[in-house]
Amino acid sequence: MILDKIVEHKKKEVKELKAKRRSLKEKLASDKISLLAEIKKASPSKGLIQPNFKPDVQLKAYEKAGAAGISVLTDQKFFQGSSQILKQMRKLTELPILRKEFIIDPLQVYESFFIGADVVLLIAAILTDQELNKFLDICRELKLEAIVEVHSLADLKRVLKTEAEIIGINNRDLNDFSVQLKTTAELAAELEKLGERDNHYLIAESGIKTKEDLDFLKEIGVDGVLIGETLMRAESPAAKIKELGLN
Ligand SMILES: O=P(O)(O)OC[C@@H](O)[C@@H](O)c1c[nH]c2ccccc12
Repeated sequence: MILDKIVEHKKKEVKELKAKRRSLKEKLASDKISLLAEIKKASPSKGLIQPNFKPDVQLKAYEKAGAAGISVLTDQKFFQGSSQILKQMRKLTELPILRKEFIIDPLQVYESFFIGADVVLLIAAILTDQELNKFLDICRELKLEAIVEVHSLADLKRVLKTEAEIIGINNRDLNDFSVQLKTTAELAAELEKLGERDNHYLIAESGIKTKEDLDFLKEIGVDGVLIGETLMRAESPAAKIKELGLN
């Protein structure tokens, strides 16, 4: 396959990059809730979120406030993101970086690796079982970590048949953008019931805004939270992180 040939051709670069990969799993293994802080200018549900978008300033605030990792939107059409922003962030931080993108082609997994991501998002609902398995294989080969995103019990059951180690529960329904934190509670309970909680890391994603939300999620026992809009809108992201009790 052509992609294998490219990787072969870039062997030295691949080896160097692999050796430098930063681990999100290591952070998720800690006792406290890990914060994945997101850099995003706009979204399809909210339009422009931050007109005064300064990714480098945002990153430094996240870093200083103790974020465990950074999520960077690279999708241009809906989020006004770019690979360029991720590359820029890579130069500025040693925290693990999640590439937030609608990954539907193996090429995008390789691309994520070469632009400097440590973690990719694989959304179960837009991938077949075969694609999911294949993309997870590529991740393993490149020492990339993957957050496999679920929103329903059907998604979760499919994902549990794969080698996925980090499960992201998206509280947002990507069909109508409605957000319910209880999605995390329900699916975490299912995970427990199926006896699969202990061998997975769990991240709650989307719609997290207040200290009460965090208390709710703490009760459920998630390992991490992914927060975007609340931090992008905050006058001081660092103060907001503190307020949420995440530093
Ligand atoms: O801004 P919020 O509500 O805190 O959400 C962050 C993150 O969960 C969200 O950006 C997200 C989760 N899964 C996605 C998939 C594609 C694009 C975006 C996302």
